[in-house]
Amino acid sequence: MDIGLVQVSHISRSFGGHLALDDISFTVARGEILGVIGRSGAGKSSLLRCLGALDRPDTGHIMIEGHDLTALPQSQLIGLRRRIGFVFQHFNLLGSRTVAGNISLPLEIAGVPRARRNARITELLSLVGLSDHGHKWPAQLSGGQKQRVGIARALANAPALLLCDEATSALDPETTTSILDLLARINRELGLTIIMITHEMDVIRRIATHLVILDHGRVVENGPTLDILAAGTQLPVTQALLSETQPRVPPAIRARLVDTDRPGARAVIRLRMGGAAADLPVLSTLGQRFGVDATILAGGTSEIAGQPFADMIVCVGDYSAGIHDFLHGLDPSLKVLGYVPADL
Ligand SMILES: Nc1ncnc2c1ncn2[C@@H]1O[C@H](COP(=O)(O)OP(=O)(O)OP(=O)(O)O)[C@@H](O)[C@H]1O
Repeated sequence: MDIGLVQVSHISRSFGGHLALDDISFTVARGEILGVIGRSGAGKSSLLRCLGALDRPDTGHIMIEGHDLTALPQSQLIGLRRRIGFVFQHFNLLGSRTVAGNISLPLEIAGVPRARRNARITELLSLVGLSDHGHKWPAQLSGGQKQRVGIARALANAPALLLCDEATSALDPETTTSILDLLARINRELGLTIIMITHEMDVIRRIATHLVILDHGRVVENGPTLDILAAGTQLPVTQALLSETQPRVPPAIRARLVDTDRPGARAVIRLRMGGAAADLPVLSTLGQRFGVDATILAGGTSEIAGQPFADMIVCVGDYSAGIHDFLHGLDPSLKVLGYVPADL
């Protein structure tokens, strides 16, 4: 049984009496992309520093590839740190070195001979799509290209784990997409385990297979991203984090929404479906099977970590118990938000 590449058991860390990390436990299996999200001050950076062996928790253990980060003497931590690659929000490239020189640095520190270094740099430049840029200086690159160099540098010593600290927060939306696509491809092709710290739910939705939500230094949700996002039992903090990426009832409809059903009224329903149910043609099935009109008011089908996920507000005429049972079978967390007159 794979006990996980990373095992975090009951770690706590306080600063001047303030508990930044409060009894945190979770496991990351090989090949997962774990997204760690939380509001400002939730403890994300404190956790990342402990995971990267840049800080030690006061109590608890962090096992990486079976080695206890919290118990190793400083001298042995250096070797273990080479198994961990870091990708930073602001890239942290050395302006005095070329792109190739930046990627070379961790290889030089690890004592890799020049010929092997050069071969590895060529390989990494190709992997991140910068084959023609090795001779350039960081100042000549765009933000997205700088982050590609940051990723190549982090991968130089073939780490077992990649830690990304708000890796796309300094980038525009289009560049963010290309960097997330690159990280997803590296995860797929190299089987590399990635932990991403972010405050953006959109980043989580796009690539995180698993999710940890932190609040006031505690883990409040932990599991497969799709399960947490599709669940009907989300905590207020989860709902608040999700609200930025969730469909909303259009204002004109919201203004006419009432709590009780009336003859001829249409039901406004929130539907969330993951997996196979997300691919079903729900609206046309409602038409064919029940002979009712159904339209999407907001949202639709997208993907979460490569799996289909439907999140939408729909309007259904003549909402009967039979229709409710049918939809409830697809989405047990279904919510009837209210009713609007049929002319809307
Ligand atoms: N070195 C430190 N000294 C004192 N307090 C600290 C230190 N590091 C973190 N804290 C405190 O611990 C708590 C968690 O901080 P942390 O930076 O880990 O949160 P975060 O989720 O990364 O926040 P942000 O998204 O704003 O970066 C905060 O209350 C912070 O003020």
